[in-house]
Amino acid sequence: MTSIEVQNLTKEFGTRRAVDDLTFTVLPGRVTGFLGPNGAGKSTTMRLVLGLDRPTSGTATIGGRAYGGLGEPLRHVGALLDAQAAHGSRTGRDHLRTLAASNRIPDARVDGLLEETGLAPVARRRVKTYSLGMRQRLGIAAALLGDPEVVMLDEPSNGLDPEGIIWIRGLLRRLAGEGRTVLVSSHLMNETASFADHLVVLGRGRLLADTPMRGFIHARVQPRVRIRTTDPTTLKAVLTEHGLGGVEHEDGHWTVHHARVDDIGRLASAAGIPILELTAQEGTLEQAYLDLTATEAEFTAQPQEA
Ligand SMILES: Nc1ncnc2c1ncn2[C@@H]1O[C@H](COP(=O)(O)OP(=O)(O)OP(=O)(O)O)[C@@H](O)[C@H]1O
Repeated sequence: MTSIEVQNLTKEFGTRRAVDDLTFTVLPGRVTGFLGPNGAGKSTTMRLVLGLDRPTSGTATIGGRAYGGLGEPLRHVGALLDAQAAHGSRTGRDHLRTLAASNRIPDARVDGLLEETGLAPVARRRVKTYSLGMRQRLGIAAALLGDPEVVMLDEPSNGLDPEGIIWIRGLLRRLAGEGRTVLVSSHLMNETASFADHLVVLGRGRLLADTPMRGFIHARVQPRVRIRTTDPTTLKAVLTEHGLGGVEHEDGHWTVHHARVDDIGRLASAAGIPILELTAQEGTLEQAYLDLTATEAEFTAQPQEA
């Protein structure tokens, strides 16, 4: 199967280095989430992989070949970069048929994809009348037209309704399950956590992480325990006695940081503390991501003056 290989890739726009000596490989059979703050270089990297920009140095290849060297590229790589790219005066169906014709893809595939992406009812309307979500679906249909082994989508959930977001999650999982190489950029951490197996994270054009998603979260977010009791005084004393930091919240529940639920359960039981609620709190991708990028964000919010 086909990987995306990025090797010592650098792209400068004038004096600005958008991509800085980047090396990573996107492997088949899994969904790789492509993360990073605004301006980190994600879109530029995708454009370089697609041959839409020339690297200043280094290489970006697909299965060992430059995009420009792939015959009938839609059959190898499907990409959604800019949902506004379709010609507004064409109908959605004609847009796909034109793309199909130039890559010797049968028309029947167009109608199948219009169904699959939920666009069949609006297929004969002009693209300029489409909503953002409809354009997004059209871009995804175009990306899948050639049944490609490699799929790259820049912010695919953008503008999609809740049903569309669930649909794209299932689609990405299916594409990876079929052994395809799937690279998806997003700013939506909950979304990314719902479909990604692996993460590539950029900051200021550099590689910050290239790691399985679960490991990324576990390495950065300490486990916490949520607990509620009718006897907070004893709970506090027991936590203090064992050197554990507990934080009481307004609604009466406590968070115990750097703690495992089994340990807190045993301590509470031994001290005879009545428990109303006891839960392990999993770290989220958002917490892990913010931890990593806190020092990297190009545009961090400035503290407001009082
Ligand atoms: N054509 C261009 N000319 C000059 N600078 C550019 C050009 N394209 C991108 N840049 C700059 O390169 C840097 C990386 O931009 P890029 O769009 O790749 O980031 P990104 O990670 O996709 O950001 P976002 O999450 O906001 O989409 C930014 O500083 C951007 O201003």
